[in-house]
Amino acid sequence: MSPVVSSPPRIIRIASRKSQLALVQTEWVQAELQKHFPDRTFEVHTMSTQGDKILDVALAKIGDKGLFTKELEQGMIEKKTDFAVHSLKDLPTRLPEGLILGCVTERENPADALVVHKKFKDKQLETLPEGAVIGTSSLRRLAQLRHHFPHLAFKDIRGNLNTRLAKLDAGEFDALILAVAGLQRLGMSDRIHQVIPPEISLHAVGQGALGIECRSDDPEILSLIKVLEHTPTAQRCYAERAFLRELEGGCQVPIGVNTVIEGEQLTLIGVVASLDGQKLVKDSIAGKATEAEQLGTQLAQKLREQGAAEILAQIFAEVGR
Ligand SMILES: NCc1[nH]cc(CCC(=O)O)c1CC(=O)O
Repeated sequence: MSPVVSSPPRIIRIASRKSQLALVQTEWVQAELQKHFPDRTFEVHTMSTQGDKILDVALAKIGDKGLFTKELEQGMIEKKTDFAVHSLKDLPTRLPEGLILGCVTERENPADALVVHKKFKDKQLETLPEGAVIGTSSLRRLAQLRHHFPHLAFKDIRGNLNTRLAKLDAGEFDALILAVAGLQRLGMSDRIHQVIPPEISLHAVGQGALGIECRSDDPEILSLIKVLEHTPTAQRCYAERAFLRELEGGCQVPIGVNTVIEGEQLTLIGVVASLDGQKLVKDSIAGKATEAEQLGTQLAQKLREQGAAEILAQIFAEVGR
């Protein structure tokens, strides 16, 4: 008999927001980890974030980085929880000291979707009538859609997916723009009326992927969560996040992206748009997928030379950082 008495393995505490989408995502991560590590115990700890509490102010006006993540991060820093599951697009590109993005999971379709009121079930984005009211809280969607469809009317909408869909059905809006991924994860794919192609609107950085954030000095957690990493998604998202970071945009800036990996090559397309949809600076870059972050940074520099900095300065002067 060995004289060494080992302590039982620690219980792993997962931090999550309380929204239905957040819980579906977190419970997926919990179930996957449980399959890989059947002897470990994973507990979910839910909390509300500022973004869940302030529902009567436009996102662009609150505009604070980390609106949906700060409380979860504080819990990890205080060691009340071990890692947090986020929609990667809600996670700022710069993380607090001591925390890192430890894992990026396989992405769902990252595109946006048009969801319509039933009176427009025979219409597409291209055929909606003059003045049709489109609900979105995203400056990125607003700017790009205004560019292509200046005859449509755009109105801010807040609240979780179910709240938004209820407002649409009640007739407050004629259509909404929502992420395909969120609708799919909540089992509401039947509400996707049209998937918006990248030629019309580029998606948000990190859209459709989950990001798992943890303490940088916790190798045990880092190695546990790494089993869920999907390398091509991670490379694409690292390129996208480097692009956004270099442009110093938070989540509430009209910046869109698209990425493709073919063989060893990653192609990144990026756009910076003015809020009125008048100015649009768009370009692309391709290179080795293993050098994803450099590609993102380089594309940001390219766009800045083409006028992106002026567009962003104008927006920050209007709505604040
Ligand atoms: N900002 C809210 C948010 N954060 C993540 C998703 C959808 C899922 C995803 O993009 O991974 C949504 C809803 C939406 O944009 O329609």
